[in-house]
Amino acid sequence: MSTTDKNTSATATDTVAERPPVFSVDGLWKVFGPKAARVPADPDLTALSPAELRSRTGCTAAVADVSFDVRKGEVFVVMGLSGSGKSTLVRCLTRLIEPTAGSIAIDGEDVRAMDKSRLRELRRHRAAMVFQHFGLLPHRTVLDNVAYGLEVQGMGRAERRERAAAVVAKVGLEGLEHRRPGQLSGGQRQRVGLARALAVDPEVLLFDEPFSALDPLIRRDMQEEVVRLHREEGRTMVFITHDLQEALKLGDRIALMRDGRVVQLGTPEEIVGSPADDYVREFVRDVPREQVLTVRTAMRPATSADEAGTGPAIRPEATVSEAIEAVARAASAARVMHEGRCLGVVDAADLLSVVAGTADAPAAADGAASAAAAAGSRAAGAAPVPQKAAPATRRKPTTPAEPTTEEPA
Ligand SMILES: Nc1ncnc2c1ncn2[C@@H]1O[C@H](COP(=O)(O)OP(=O)(O)OP(=O)(O)O)[C@@H](O)[C@H]1O
Repeated sequence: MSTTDKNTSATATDTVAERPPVFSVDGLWKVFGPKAARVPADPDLTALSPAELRSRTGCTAAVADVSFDVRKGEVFVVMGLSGSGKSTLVRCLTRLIEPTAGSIAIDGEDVRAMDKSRLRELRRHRAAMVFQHFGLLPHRTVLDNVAYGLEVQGMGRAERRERAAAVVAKVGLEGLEHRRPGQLSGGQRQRVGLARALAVDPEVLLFDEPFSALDPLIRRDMQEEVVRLHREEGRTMVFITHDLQEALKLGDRIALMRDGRVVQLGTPEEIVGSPADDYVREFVRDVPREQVLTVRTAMRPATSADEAGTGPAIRPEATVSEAIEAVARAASAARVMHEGRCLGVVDAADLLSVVAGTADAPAAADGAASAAAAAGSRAAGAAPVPQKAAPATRRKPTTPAEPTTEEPA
């Protein structure tokens, strides 16, 4: 199912929550330093702050008791400031870094029990990494760089070049196949890195801050490329970033890390609308709420049959910003419609209260999930996407709020 389909119906949204996990992470720790293994096992040590732990033991808990699932077809973003543990966490998924404690499964298979050859197969075929510093081979052409992973897999020359050419076209590099990396711009090189990962057709793409070295315009281009690829292919992606805007734009769900722990795990709407604590609140303070929160946050029951039967129709996934436009155009309240049914209405005052931050938080259930996630519990990591949380509002077409008779555009 494409992301567009995913966003157009609440039923489809529910299906995402019900999809099987690709990665399942439970109680994961990575501790650097002497006798690291004693740290996760000792409650006295796990209770210490990072600074206390360092001074008492000389150890750093880069990942501390983290649990979550990455579901099939979602873009799972790991966000946090520098040093919060993002790279360590994502490298643990394929054991590029050996975890200290906890469990990791891919499609139910225990990653920590894999032997060398199984691990190689995991990294080559199942979970391909796109690195920040492209890692391209300078003396090879674009085509041969992209074909490299297939070569390593043992695919014949003609077949791998054919496959590579198709992927090169997919990422918009047609015509540049015979250049070498030194003859490309930074953005083009990043596309080669992306194409190389895609060429092996992995189940999951892992992105380690791939765009942070790019200038803002090229960066936006690449973000749109990721959204497009995801929409077209529905491939599962884990994306590391320290950039909140990028996280909100790309993520179906975001795990926000601080000092090795996940302080909140939720949809962009949950993170912006119901921050789990003061740290998260501060983090999202400057986000334009109306561009992230959906009308579900603002809607209320219709007060009369008249109100339920007239006014422009908007989708439940429409952003508050889109609804403001519809309400302003029609000079009346708008109806939130799903499959011909009016779920509720929003008027100017309802919408303004969201912008002002005086509306209720998206949902109690979301808050509970967030709080549990903050506590690092398994239940939170595995919590289904609440119905209210429309993932990926960012990917909607921008004309959702045209007045219509029954069904929103
Ligand atoms: N090999 C190592 N030995 C000791 N400490 C390490 C090692 N690698 C990472 N750390 C520490 O673990 C913590 C998490 O680092 P990590 O690189 O995972 O953070 P990050 O969020 O990815 O940061 P950035 O955004 O700067 O890449 C940091 O305190 C870091 O200093």
